Amino acid sequence: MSPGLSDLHDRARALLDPVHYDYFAGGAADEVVLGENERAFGRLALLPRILRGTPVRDLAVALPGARASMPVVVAPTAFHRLAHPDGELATARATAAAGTVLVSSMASTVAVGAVVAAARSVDPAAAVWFQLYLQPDPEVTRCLVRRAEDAGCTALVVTADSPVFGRRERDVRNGFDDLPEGFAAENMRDLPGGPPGGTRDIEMSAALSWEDLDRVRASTALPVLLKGVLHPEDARLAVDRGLDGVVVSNHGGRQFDAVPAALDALPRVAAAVDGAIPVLLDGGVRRGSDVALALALGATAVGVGRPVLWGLAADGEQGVRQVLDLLRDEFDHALALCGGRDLADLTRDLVVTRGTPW
Ligand SMILES: Cc1cc2nc3c(=O)[nH]c(=O)nc-3n(C[C@H](O)[C@H](O)[C@H](O)COP(=O)(O)O)c2cc1C
Ligand SMILES: O=C(O)C(=O)c1ccccc1
Repeated sequence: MSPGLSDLHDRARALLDPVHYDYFAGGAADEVVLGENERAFGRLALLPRILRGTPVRDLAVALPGARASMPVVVAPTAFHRLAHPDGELATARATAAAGTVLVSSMASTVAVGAVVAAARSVDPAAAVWFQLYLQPDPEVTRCLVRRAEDAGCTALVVTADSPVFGRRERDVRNGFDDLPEGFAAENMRDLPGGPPGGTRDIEMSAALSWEDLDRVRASTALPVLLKGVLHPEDARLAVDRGLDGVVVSNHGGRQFDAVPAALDALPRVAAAVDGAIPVLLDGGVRRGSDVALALALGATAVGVGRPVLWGLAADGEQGVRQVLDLLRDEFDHALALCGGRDLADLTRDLVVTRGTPW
C-alpha cells in the first residue's frame, strides 16, 4: 500500500477491536486469494505512450444510474459502525464529497434511507447503489428492492458469489459470528416473516438461479448489476439476460480460496462482454496504477473495499475522504505518466507481463 493508505491501515489496526479488525481484514481458508488479489497487479506492467498527454485530464466515467468523477467506486462492505460510530453515514458523506458512487451493503448498520440522505446532504446529485443478496423468500427480496427504490438508490448490485458463506478461519477462531449488542443490520428490520420490530438474518442460498435474478430485474426499473462474476460464460449470460453491468470479483478473497485473482479473471470476462455493458472489477486495488491496469485490461471502473474501512476506522468521514482523494491523485498521476488524456487512452496494448521480455 502507498504511504498514505498503509498509514491509515496501521492506524485502523491499532484502533479497532482485534476481533473486528480480523473480520474486516480476513479471507477464506488460507487467505491465498486475499494476497493474490494484490499480487496480481504486481505481475503486470504498464508501457507508457509518450508525447501525447495533456495537463488537464478527464477522469470522469458514465456508469448505470451514475456519473462518477473517477473510475473508483466504494465496494459494498458490511457493518461500518464496527469501524466508526458514524458508520455508513460517514462513508456516504465522504463518497458523495469525492463525487463517486457508494455501493451500500445490504448488511449495513445504518438503514439505506439514511445512507442515501447522508450522501445527498453533501451532494443532491450523489448516486448510491444498493447491494442485494437474493433471499430464498421472494417476498423478502421484493421488500428489500422496494426499500432501495424508496431510499432513492439509482441501481441494484446483486451479489451472486455466496451460495454459502465463506469459511473465514480468523472469525471461527475469534468466535465472531454475530454483531455485538447495540448493532444491527438495519435493512433487515421489519421484513415479512421476521420478528416485529426486530431484524431477520441475511440468508445465503445455494438454491438461487438465473430465474430468481430475472424476477428481480422484472420487479424494478432500476439498472441491475451482477457482482461476483469470474467465468466468462456467466458474463455472457448476464448480457443475454439484459443485465446492466457485471462486477468481476472474488469477494475480496472472502468466499472461496481456490479461485483466481480478480484481475486475472478480468480479460476473459471483458472479452466475453465485448463492450455490451460496463465491467467493474474489485479486489486488491490499492494504488492509482492498479486502477490504470484494470482499465487497460477492460474494466470500466474499479471498486475498493478494505481501504475504505481503514480510512473510516482511522478517521471517520475525513479518513474515507483521504482514501478516495489519494486514489484519485494517484490515478491521475498514473494516467499522465501513461500519456493518457482520458480513460479511453488506457488500452490493452499498454499492458505487459513483468519479468519477461514481451
Ligand atoms: C469486511 C467486508 C465486508 C464485505 N461485505 C460485503 C457485502 O456485504 N456484500 C458484498 O457484496 N460484498 C461484500 N464484501 C466484498 C466487497 O464488496 C469487495 O468485493 C471486496 O472487499 C474487494 O476487495 P478489497 O477489499 O481487496 O478491495 C465485503 C468485504 C469486506 C472486506
Ligand atoms: O462479510 C462479508 O463479506 C459479507 O459479504 C457479509 C454478508 C452477510 C452479512 C454480513 C457480511
